[in-house]
Amino acid sequence: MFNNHHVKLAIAPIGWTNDDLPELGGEVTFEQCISEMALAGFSGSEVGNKYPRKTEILKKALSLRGLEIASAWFSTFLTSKPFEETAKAFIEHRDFLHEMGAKVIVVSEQGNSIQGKMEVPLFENKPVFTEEEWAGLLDGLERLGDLAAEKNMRIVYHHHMGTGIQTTEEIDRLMKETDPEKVSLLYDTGHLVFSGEDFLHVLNTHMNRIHHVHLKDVRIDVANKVREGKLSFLQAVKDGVFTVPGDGVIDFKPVFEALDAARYEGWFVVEAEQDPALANPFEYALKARQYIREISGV
Ligand SMILES: O=C1C[C@@H](O)[C@H](O)[C@@H](O)C1=O
Ligand SMILES: [Co+2]
Repeated sequence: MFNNHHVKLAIAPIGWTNDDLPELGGEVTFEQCISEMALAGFSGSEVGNKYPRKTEILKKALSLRGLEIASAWFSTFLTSKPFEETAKAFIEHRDFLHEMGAKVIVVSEQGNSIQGKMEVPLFENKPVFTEEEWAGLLDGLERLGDLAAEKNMRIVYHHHMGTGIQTTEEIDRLMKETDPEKVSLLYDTGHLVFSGEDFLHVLNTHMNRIHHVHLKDVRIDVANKVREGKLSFLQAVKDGVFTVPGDGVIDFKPVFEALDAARYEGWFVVEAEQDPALANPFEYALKARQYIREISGV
């Protein structure tokens, strides 16, 4: 698979040190994290909370290990704050990523999001945008897309549990009502399966909009427990709802086959936040690397 089209494999630092739950992996250093990524056979990374923000320092540390920056998360507040506030922070983030050589910027709307709220049950409380909020989101994303284009970059929208863009219907509307030239999609297997969506249907429906892929697997017994026990997103993560590809219920073979057939080009990012004290991040990185090689040749 993936002959003659350019794909690269990265891993996110979130399995070593978790930005949403900084106590997970608090003791793990930046150097340990990126050294283990390289040793496990990855060629890229996203940006975590321990990464130096000075581009020369970050570039040197990564290039010593043969790593590149694939992208980094950016929280938008287009439904809850004036556009200018999001735009100002976005431009700084865009310029940092551009300097690091990334081509895509991960964005996710956090207006009314419950993803960071430890005590708020996930399935009962996700926000549902009003028409006014939809209008602010759609317009704001296109304007961020224009700002990204100034640097020859794209925004890739991250659908996410506990936010206003989580379900198939919400993703469909977002894609239908934004300009494909300005707003692309990040496809995250783990969030779709946790939400109960048909992940292959979403992939095939929006294939031509997908310009970044997060490979996340799901422990379905934990997902069911979270739904039934009315737990929050952060409790789910602590309890191990996510794991690396090859360790959960998702069959990634059809995902790779469909992306290969569509001649997808860009990054695949293994992203499996779980407690590093329970799931050794280096061991799980190796496990993911081997599984992906076996089923896709990447
Ligand atoms: O891409 C992601 C970034 C994280 O901060 C987030 O919570 C995680 O679930 C994810 O998919
Ligand atoms: Co993700």
